[in-house]
Amino acid sequence: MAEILAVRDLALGFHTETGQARVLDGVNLTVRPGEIVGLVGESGCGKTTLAGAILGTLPKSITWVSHGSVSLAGADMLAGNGAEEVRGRAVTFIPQDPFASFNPLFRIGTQVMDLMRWKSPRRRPGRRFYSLARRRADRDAVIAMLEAVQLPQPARLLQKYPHELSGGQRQRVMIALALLPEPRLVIADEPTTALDVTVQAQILGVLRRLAVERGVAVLFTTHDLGAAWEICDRIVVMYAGQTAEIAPREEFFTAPRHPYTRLLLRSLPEEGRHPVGIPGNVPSPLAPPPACRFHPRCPRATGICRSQRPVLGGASGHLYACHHPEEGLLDA
Ligand SMILES: Nc1ncnc2c1ncn2[C@@H]1O[C@H](COP(=O)(O)OP(=O)(O)OP(=O)(O)O)[C@@H](O)[C@H]1O
Repeated sequence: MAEILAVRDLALGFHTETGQARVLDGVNLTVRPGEIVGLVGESGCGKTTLAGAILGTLPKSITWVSHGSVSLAGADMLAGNGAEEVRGRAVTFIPQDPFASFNPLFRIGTQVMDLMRWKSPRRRPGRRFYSLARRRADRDAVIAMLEAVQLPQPARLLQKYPHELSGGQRQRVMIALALLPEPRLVIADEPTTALDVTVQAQILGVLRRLAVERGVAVLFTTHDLGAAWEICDRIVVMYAGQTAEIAPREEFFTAPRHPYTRLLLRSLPEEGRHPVGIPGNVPSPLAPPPACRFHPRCPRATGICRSQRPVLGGASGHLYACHHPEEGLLDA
């Protein structure tokens, strides 16, 4: 099926007081309808910046795009033509901390209906008037969606204030809010890290089921490879602003090819094995290493890794950018 999101060779950065931060350096990824793609990598690898580029929320005054494209539902999100229409309707966002997204002074219902006024799929472009008929239809859709995310007694829940909901309930409301505009793509930024493990698994399960049922694509950024295992179809690994590897879920966990992916997986705590940390740190985008940005930390690096950027290649949907890819099963 044709992809709904395509990021091609995207390179961008920020003007800072201390120089040019070259944050994304040739990022590639695609997401198809109904597919859940995980975006993983250590802190500082550029996941949030990439999400901002797709959502069109990077600070315009300091952002520069060197090359590449972001195409979402046919709109060029970098050029701005059609991007406004797409933002908030064709693409929505589930934040890490749902509490910060609610105004504590208003009931959940007031805030949800306020969102529906502008983002409802029943809204006609240019119409400011919120008719009673549309309000009723939107409220019915809200109740049905709260039921779909398995929140009991949704009408009563709408009467509550944000502090009267548990963390898990608030995150379920956020999933409902993200799906109500009937988007094509949802970007979920570590949506369950603030929750305990059992609640996390239930909420990821709800997100996955609804996305698949409704054909909504999900780009899921996370540090938590366990969560990626729970819900993703494919996983994209980023390192220092470069796409290191793209693999179907099973292959990602059993036979990754990029040395960085292997080190990431070996750094996970696992029964019967000591986790091995990755030596060194993610480089500053103010002075990134040339060619393959991972080479200073890579156990397999040779001269070519320092002088020539590896291209993303491979077969059958398993791609990696490495001059010396690993062979065989992980820990075999
Ligand atoms: N507005 C900005 N100005 C300058 N540098 C920035 C700006 N935003 C991000 N960066 C830098 O870009 C790099 C990538 O940051 P980003 O937040 O995208 O990474 P991340 O992978 O999402 O990290 P985390 O997992 O911690 O959220 C970091 O080195 C960060 O300091």
